[in-house]
Amino acid sequence: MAFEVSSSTRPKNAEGNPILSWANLNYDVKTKQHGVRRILSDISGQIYPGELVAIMGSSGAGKTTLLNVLAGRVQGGRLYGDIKFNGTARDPHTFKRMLAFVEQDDLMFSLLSVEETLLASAQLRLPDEKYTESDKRQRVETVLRQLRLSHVRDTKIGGHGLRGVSGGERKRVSIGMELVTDPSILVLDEPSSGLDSSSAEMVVELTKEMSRQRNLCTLMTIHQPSAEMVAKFDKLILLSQGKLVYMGPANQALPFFENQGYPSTNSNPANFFIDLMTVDFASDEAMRKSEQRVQALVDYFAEYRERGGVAQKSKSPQLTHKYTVSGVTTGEIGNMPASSDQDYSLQYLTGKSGNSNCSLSVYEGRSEKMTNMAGPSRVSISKDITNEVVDIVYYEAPPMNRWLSEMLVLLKRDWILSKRNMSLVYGLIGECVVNMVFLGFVFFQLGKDQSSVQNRIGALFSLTVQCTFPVIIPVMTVIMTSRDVLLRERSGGTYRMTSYFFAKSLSFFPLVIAPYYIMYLGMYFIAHLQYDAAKFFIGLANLSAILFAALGFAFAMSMAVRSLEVAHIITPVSLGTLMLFAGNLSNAKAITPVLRWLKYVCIYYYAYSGFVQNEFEGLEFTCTPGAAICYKTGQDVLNTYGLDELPIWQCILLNVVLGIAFYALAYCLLRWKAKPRYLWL
Ligand SMILES: Nc1ncnc2c1ncn2[C@@H]1O[C@H](COP(=O)(O)OP(=O)(O)OP(=O)(O)O)[C@@H](O)[C@H]1O
Repeated sequence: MAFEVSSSTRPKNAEGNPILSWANLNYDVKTKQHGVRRILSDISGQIYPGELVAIMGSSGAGKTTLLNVLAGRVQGGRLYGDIKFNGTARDPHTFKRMLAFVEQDDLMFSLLSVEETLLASAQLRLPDEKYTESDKRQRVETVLRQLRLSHVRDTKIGGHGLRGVSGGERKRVSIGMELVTDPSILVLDEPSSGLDSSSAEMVVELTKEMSRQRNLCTLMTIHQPSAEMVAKFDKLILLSQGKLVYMGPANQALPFFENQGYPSTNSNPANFFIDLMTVDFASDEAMRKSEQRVQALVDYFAEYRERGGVAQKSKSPQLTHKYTVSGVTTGEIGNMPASSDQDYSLQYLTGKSGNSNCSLSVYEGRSEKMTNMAGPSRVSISKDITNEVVDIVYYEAPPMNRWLSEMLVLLKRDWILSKRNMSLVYGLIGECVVNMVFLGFVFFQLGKDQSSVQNRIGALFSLTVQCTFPVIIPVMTVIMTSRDVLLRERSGGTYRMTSYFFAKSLSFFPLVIAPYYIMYLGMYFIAHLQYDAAKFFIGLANLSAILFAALGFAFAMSMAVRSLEVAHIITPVSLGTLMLFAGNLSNAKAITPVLRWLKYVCIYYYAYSGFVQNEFEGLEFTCTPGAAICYKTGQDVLNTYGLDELPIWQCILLNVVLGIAFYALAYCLLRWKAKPRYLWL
C-alpha cells in the first residue's frame, strides 16, 4: 500500500509539483507551568493544487497551530523546519497574496448585504490597474453563483440581534470574500464550527467544487466531520498531541490503521480516527494505555515515512560550522545541502531534530537575503522564548489601489452602514433638541444684569460639555463594535490605515455636526447670546473645532482600550478629570503649577475659553446697588476667570491641533496593535 499521493488519488487537475511542502516542522511555546512545551513535533507533508485537505485530531492536537504555521500566521514561540511554496522558499509578500485565510469567526458588517460585502472585498483587494469596475462586479457574480449565494445577494449579513443570512450562508460569504481575489491556496479554520450537519456538508462540498474548478488547494481544520464529509476530502492529516499519525489519501486512511491492527469500529471514520488518537484521561490505567497506543501510531507512521512513505524527510545536516548574527557568534550550523533553496530556507538545529534541548540557529545568508526581500516585508532579528535568535517577519502588505480609490470605497461603505443604523443619528438629534430646549429656556433671554453673568457662564460651560460625552461615547461604541472587522482587514493588507481614518471621519463628521449646528442656532436665539453675525459664526467655528477634537478623542480611546466595557469606564473618568482644567470649575490662573500644564491638552479649556471670550467681549453689565461684587464689563469677567490667556482664533486652532493629535495617536496605536509579527520559515 502506497501512501504517497498517487496520481490516481490526486484530483485530475492536480499538477505534478506540490504547491506547499513542509519538512520537520517543530513549534515550541513557553508556558508558566511547563516551561518550554512542544506543540508540533517533526511534521512533514505536502499538498497539491486542486486538492481538498483536512487536518483532523482531537481538541488540543495542534490543528490550528499547524494551519497557522503553514499560513505564515504564527506569532510568538519558537518555530523551525522548512516550508516551501511552489518548490522555493516563501517570500511573505508573494505568499500572503496567494494565500487566503478564512477565520473561524465570520467577521463582517451585519448591516451590509451579501453582494455589498463581496463587492467591497473585490473593490478593495483587486488592483484597479488589472481589473475594471465591471471585471470586479463580474467576479462577484461568479462567486455568488459558485457559492450558491445568488438568491440571498440582497439579504443582510445579520448578527447582533438582526436577522440575516443563515450560518452556512454566512460562512460561504466569508469564503467568497477571499475567493474574489483568486488565491492559489485557501485555508479555513474550522469552517463547520457552529453549523448544522447539512450546512457544514454544503460548505465542504462547495470548497471541493471550488478546488476542482479553480485548481485551488484547500486546507482546513475540521472537528468530527460526518462520514459523507470525510469521503469528500482528497487528503487527511491526522494529528495527535502535535505529532503526525497519518498523512495521505483520505480513502487509504482506514486500511492504513487496519494494517496496524486497528480495524474501524465506527460507521463514521472521523469518529474512529478521533477515538484512536485521543488520550483517555478517565483513569491512570486508561491514560497509560491510550498514550502507548498513540505513541505506537506515531512511531508506525514515522517509520513508514522513513521507508519512503508520504513526505520525504529532509536529512539532518552535519553540524560543523559556526554562524554569526550581527557579528556575534551564536551557535553552529551544519553543512549546507546542495540545493540553494534549502540553503536559504532551512533553519538547522544544533541537536537532533525533535529534541527540545536543541538550539536554533539562524543562517546568516538567509537573514541577509530576507532582509533584502522585495516588497514591504521586513525581517527583524529578535530573541525568542528561549533567548535564541530568530527571524520575525513584519509583514506589511503593499497597497492594492490608489489612496483616493480605496478611501472612496470605504466612505461609500461607511455611508451605507450609517444610513442603515440611524440610531446614532436619531440619538444625536434627540439629544441636541433636548439640550437646545433646556439650555435655551433655563438661560432664557439673558439680560445685562449681574445674574446674567453667572447664567452666561453656566450656559457656555454646559454647551462645551454637551459637545463631548454625547459624541464620544456613541461614536466610540460604533468604532469598537466593528474593530474586529478592521483588524481582520488590516492584517490582510486590504487598505491603508490613513484611508480608513479619513473615510470614517468624513462619514461621522457631518452626522455629528449637523444636529449640533441646529442646537447652537436654537440656543443662540432662545438664550439671546450677543446678536452679531461675526460672533455667531465664530461660535460655530469654535463648536466645530471641539466636535472635531471630540471625534479624535473617540478614535484614540477606541484604539487604546481593548474592551468596550473598560472604555465606557475610562472615558467618563478621563473627561471628568479634564473638565477640572476647563476654567469653570477651577480658576484657570489659580491651578497649582504642577498641574497647570494640563489645561493645554484640555479640549474643554480651549472650547470654553473660546465661547466665553466670544460672548463676553464687548458686553456691558448693570450693577446692583449695594452688591459686593459687580462686573461692569465682559472683560472684567474674563480677567477674573483667567479665560483670555489665548485669543479666540488660537483656541479654535489648538482644538483642531488636539483633534489631529488624537487621530495620529489612534493611527499609531492601530498600526502597533495590528502590526503582524510572524515567525517565518
Ligand atoms: N501560544 C501558545 N501558548 C501556550 N500554549 C499554546 C499556544 N498555542 C497553542 N498552545 C497549546 O497547544 C495545543 C494545541 O493548540 P491548537 O489550538 O493548535 O489545538 P487544536 O487542535 O486546534 O484544538 P481545538 O480543536 O480545541 O481548537 C493546545 O494545548 C494549546 O493550549
